[in-house]
Amino acid sequence: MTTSFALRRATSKDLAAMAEADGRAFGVHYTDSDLQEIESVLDPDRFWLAVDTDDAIVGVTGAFDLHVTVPGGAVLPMPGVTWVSVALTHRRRGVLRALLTEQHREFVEQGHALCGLTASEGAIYGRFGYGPTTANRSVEIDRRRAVLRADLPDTGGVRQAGTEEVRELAPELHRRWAAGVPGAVHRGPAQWTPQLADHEHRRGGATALFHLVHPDGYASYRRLHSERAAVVTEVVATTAQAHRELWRALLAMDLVETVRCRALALDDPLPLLLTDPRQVRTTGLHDGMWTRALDVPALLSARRYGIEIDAVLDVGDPFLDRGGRFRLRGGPDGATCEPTTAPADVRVDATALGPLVLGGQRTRPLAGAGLLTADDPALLHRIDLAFLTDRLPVHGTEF
Ligand SMILES: CC(=O)SCCNC(=O)CCNC(=O)[C@H](O)C(C)(C)COP(=O)(O)OP(=O)(O)OC[C@H]1O[C@@H](n2cnc3c(N)ncnc32)[C@H](O)[C@@H]1OP(=O)(O)O
Repeated sequence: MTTSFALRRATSKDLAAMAEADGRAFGVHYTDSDLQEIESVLDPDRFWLAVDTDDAIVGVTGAFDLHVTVPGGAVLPMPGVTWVSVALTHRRRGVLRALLTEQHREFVEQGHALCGLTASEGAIYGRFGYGPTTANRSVEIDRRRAVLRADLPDTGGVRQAGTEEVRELAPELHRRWAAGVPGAVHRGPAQWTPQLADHEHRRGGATALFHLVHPDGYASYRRLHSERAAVVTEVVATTAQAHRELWRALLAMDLVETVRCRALALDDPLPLLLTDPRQVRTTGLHDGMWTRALDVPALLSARRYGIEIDAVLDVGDPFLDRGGRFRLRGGPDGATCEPTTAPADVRVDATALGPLVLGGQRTRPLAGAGLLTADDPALLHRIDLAFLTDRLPVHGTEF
């Protein structure tokens, strides 16, 4: 079946209809106050619409103006693709592909090195060159049996704080945290507003947020009385001490049997703080942020590398045709990357490049999946060591 639709940029007049389209796709009825918030955080200039012959919306894609930290500490602008939906009546007729083609053409024109998204389903975005880059696990902790090791000094410094105080303190703490974490998405007003608005329909039957603050971090949680549980929504700590003391406080909640957290990094030290690491029980694993390279030389030269590396990468990018051969010369102090006609040492699929650059995938699984190949195993090992990061990337903010 052919369907005619046209693409156009959104305007502020489209916001209510866009919200309706989004609500239908995700099963949400937005209230008037939701709409007011949407108007305050969405920039319609960054949205593309597919419209039918009556100018009714049949597809939407947008982008937040985000920034992300890459290994070594550089912070790059990163469009965060969001609000993607196509009307039930127009699915599987190429509307999404047309919208993403236009949107990504514009990202390239704007000179971005990479873009990112958090995906509703895992099968959608690989074909557009995105690969899963950060991962989280859901954990459940039997609070009464989770005891911090006796040799860890209780250095205190944690106190409870109300939302208004957290509104003041958290952005600076989050900035400090994001500066040191690969993959961290820096929050602007468009991310803080919904975060602290704490809408009832996003609480899953639990209370509004409670907060703990420390000079070097903060944590937020809810109580779910029906299950005698506490649900930790985030722990942001810029030092090991803040991380430990925030968790000490979170695990001190009498009347709570279970502490849950949906977004624990896979290398979070929490289990190792406990006398019994097994008390941090994994109940789910999820991909977090997906990324794709838009400008390979700009992206590869922005990060630092664990060891000196000199290699020619051949990047395959059927969706955007931003691939080709590039010579990377990098090390702990900096890197250059330029197009070259020299023969390739390594072939990399576009879906592997974003995850590799941000430290979210190592070469062995990528090679095992046929997404990265090198004729010389010793070079593959050097590439692994060069791209390895001292901690796994964490995006930290859904968008
Ligand atoms: C970043 C975010 O916002 S994530 C949110 C994504 N949105 C949703 O999940 C809302 C509900 N779903 C939808 O609105 C739609 O199904 C969409 C947006 C996912 C897909 O829109 P469509 O217009 O149907 O996609 P389109 O026809 O352009 O398909 C492009 C390709 O993706 C494939 N595809 C599309 N959706 C899916 C899916 N959910 N699962 C697997 N493959 C998919 C199509 O088969 C097609 O493959 P091809 O290129 O090999 O032919």
